[in-house]
Amino acid sequence: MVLDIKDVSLVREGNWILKNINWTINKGEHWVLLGLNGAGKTALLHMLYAFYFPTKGMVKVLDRQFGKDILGEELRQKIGLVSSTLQGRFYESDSAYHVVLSGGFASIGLYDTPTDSMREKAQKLLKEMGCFPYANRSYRTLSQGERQRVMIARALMADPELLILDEPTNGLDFLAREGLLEVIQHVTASAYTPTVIYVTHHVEEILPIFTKTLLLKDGEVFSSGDTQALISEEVLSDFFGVPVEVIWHHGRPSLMKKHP
Ligand SMILES: Nc1ncnc2c1ncn2[C@@H]1O[C@H](COP(=O)(O)OP(=O)(O)OP(=O)(O)O)[C@@H](O)[C@H]1O
Repeated sequence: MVLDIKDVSLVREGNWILKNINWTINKGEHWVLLGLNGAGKTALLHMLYAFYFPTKGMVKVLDRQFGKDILGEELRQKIGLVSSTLQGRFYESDSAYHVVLSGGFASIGLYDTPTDSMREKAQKLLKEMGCFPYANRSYRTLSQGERQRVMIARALMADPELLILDEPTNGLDFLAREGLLEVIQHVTASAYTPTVIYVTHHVEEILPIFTKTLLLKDGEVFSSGDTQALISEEVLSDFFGVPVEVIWHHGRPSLMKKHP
């Protein structure tokens, strides 16, 4: 099992920001975590990444139970996290290639000498993610869409067992978003891909590979299960609290507010 969360609640500064969360992820499943602003997505991710400890309930990530097993760094090395909070930490002089290589050491910056096989792997990932043309450019000069591709390649360098993509299309225009989603669909479908959790506000970003969805609302699980069943007019109208129309096209949903 990749993730097993039972009756988990979290208090921060006197507020219950997660309430009675239950979530199980089995190997081979790819999940979307969908919620509006303030739903508690980041808080839940921080818990999976062992930054937060649950106030109540049981959290088991990659067979390590919080409170019982040693956590922190050891667990984080098995989780690839792609999040905008990481981006600002890279140095001006780091090339995209160096950023990817540093993922093999789980470091920000390259302090150790990469082996030949690490270099080969980094180049392969850069090619797969479509980053090869700008591999030697400074990371800081890349566009947001280019940076996100580099960050995913970096996360895959360490062969994570779980890959978390936290709102990876933030700040991207339509073409950059669709380009990134194409790459994510391609990479996620490959044999060596770990379990992926894709966190988003946008129903339109649910790719066919994400066959499971968890809807998070006001710190609680609104519903979870098969994407096809959950991403429906009935469920989402209830979830958003306004009548919506869902249109599926080539395995991807789009959402529109219904007008009376
Ligand atoms: N450390 C904290 N102390 C107090 N309240 C917090 C803390 N962290 C988060 N919250 C509150 O918990 C709620 C959930 O926040 P969280 O950032 O997890 O939501 P989110 O779903 O990630 O939202 P967004 O999509 O806008 O990033 C919010 O109301 C937020 O203000």
